[in-house]
Amino acid sequence: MSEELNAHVIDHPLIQHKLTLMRDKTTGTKDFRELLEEIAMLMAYEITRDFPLKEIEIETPVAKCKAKVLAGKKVGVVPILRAGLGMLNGVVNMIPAARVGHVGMYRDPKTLKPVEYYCKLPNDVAERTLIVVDPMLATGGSASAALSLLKEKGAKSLILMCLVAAPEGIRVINKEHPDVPLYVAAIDEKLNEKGYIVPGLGDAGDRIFGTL
Ligand SMILES: O=P(O)(O)OC[C@H]1O[C@H](OP(=O)(O)OP(=O)(O)O)[C@H](O)[C@@H]1O
Ligand SMILES: O=c1cc[nH]c(=O)[nH]1
Ligand SMILES: [Mg+2]
Repeated sequence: MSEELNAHVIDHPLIQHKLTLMRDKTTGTKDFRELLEEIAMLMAYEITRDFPLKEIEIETPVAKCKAKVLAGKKVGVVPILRAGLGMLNGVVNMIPAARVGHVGMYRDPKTLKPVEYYCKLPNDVAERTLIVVDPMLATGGSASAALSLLKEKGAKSLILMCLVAAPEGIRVINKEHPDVPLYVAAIDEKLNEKGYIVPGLGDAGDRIFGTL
């Protein structure tokens, strides 16, 4: 029996095309960064598709009318440092009023366990829907630890948005955070012995910031 991975795959052709360019090892830092921002914008457009609306009354230059505006919770965006920063502007371009929190997490290269080193959040996280962004979901350790930290700080409504995920990482999020909807642009094959996603795109942080 095939196992069910609970993730929304946003397979819009524009996203898939841009992701292929990002995967290519000959793509340099400038293009990699721009592509990630563009994809994040397109993904934000898709994940907000079901956000609730309400009707208000306005007056256009021509007539009074009822028109729709967003009705749900206010939004916060939380990039997981460093690589999550590469998705921040794309989301904020779509949701300009969003507050931004930062969670610093790096993965110990030997143990592959996440190490937290920074956390600064808006003071009203409990009243917001937080979109947590990180391009890579590998073992799932970093994203799971970030979600746990945000819950400890009072967050009640969370969405996780990643670019590329390994099945291992999706399983961890499904198990440890079944309440958190997960959106990805692609589910790759597996992790290699160093915990890198295969085929993946390499180290996202290093490719965004040119620290290879
Ligand atoms: O699912 P995991 O196995 O935890 O791996 C994924 C994490 O690894 C990368 O961060 P990295 O540790 O390279 O830090 P960086 O963003 O500073 O480069 C990536 O951006 C994720 O945060
Ligand atoms: O493939 C991977 C795995 C973890 N972090 C990355 O940046 N890439
Ligand atoms: Mg990295």
